[in-house]
Amino acid sequence: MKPAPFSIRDRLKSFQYAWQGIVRFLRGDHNAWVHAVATVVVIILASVVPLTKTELLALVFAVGFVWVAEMFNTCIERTMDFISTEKRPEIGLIKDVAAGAVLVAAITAAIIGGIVFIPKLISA
Ligand SMILES: Nc1ncnc2c1ncn2[C@@H]1O[C@H](COP(=O)(O)OP(=O)(O)OP(=O)(O)O)[C@@H](O)[C@H]1O
Repeated sequence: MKPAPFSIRDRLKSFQYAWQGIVRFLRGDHNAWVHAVATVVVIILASVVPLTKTELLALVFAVGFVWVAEMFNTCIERTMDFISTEKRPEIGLIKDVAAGAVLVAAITAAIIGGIVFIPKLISA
């Protein structure tokens, strides 16, 4: 199939759909609210504790990493629920692995946050 010609209007529409996806995720996913609280805590700490550019980059990356993991997890959960509402061990496995990925991301972010903030808060 021949790809459609490049169109700025279509690219802007895609951006609009993606933005809509973020808004729908924030409105509809309770885990998003937990991440929002954690993100606000990181922003508050980052604005009161002096940070190097590298530390700031590590924190931004860690926070984004968790949000991306949670959004993909939500997509996988919703896809599974759409495919079948029956209890199936295969679906349970897929959902648990996807949730496990979020946990890995969250633990990684917590370790990064601990490495950056704990020494500074102790010496403050
Ligand atoms: N259709 C299914 N078949 C088998 N096991 C399922 C199914 N749906 C969910 N489970 C399992 O039940 C448990 C809870 O699933 P659920 O989707 O409610 O997770 P949750 O993290 O509590 O959801 P949410 O992110 O919406 O709060 C998980 O172990 C999951 O793997």
